[in-house]
Amino acid sequence: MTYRLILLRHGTSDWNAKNLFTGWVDVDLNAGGIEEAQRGGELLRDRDLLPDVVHTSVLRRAIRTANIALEVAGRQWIDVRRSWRLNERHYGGLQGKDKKQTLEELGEEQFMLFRRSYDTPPPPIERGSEFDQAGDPRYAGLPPELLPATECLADVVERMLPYWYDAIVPDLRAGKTVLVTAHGNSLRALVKHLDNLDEKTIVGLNIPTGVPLYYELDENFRPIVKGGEYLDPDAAAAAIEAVKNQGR
Ligand SMILES: O=C(O)[C@H](O)COP(=O)(O)O
Repeated sequence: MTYRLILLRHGTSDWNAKNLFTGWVDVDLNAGGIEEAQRGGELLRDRDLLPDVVHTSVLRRAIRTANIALEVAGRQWIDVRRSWRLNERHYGGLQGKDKKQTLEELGEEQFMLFRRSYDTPPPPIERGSEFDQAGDPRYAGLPPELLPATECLADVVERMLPYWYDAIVPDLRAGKTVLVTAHGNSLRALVKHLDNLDEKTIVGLNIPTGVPLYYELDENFRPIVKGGEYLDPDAAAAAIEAVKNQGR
């Protein structure tokens, strides 16, 4: 028995286009992101990888990407589950800041430490400041100690994995084709787990916007092909370069 899992990072957002750190700020897709989501749906349809259930974060760029892709694939009727545990990494005090300007201010080493190191979080966001999520009704049910003020990737792995085991794996085990529509860093956390990547290797891994990544998993929910398969490898390579070059 093997299992079918598809990971899809949301299409480009307004703030990706403006080169701003986004994190938990609830920014919408831009026109390019809508097109990416449509293309993502076409790829699923054309490869006959039709999801039975979709898991998304609670952020609109992921929700809309899932809705658009599923509509194109004719699967808008499937079961939906959402969790804050699939949200983008909380970018702390960098949320809302310009990536290029931040690179200039901090220098390459510190900028990349905050952006890609496994265990160095950016400084925490000030509670009540413009891009803080305290008071956002979608997190009202969260115990306050779980609402992050900043996160490094290790923190994302820690808060994402319970959702993987408790919500996604049971759907896979039931034989469903599962679509997870989430974010650059929450998907990096999941890929780190799936491919069993060490803390150094994950630093160099970027997830492209809008290109479905298909994993066939074995009986232990581990990839049969490490790294999975991008359904459009050329588009994935181009989008990975674009992510790498943010801030430059
Ligand atoms: O939150 C953000 O700014 C992006 O979604 C991910 O950004 P990164 O590639 O700079 O980590």
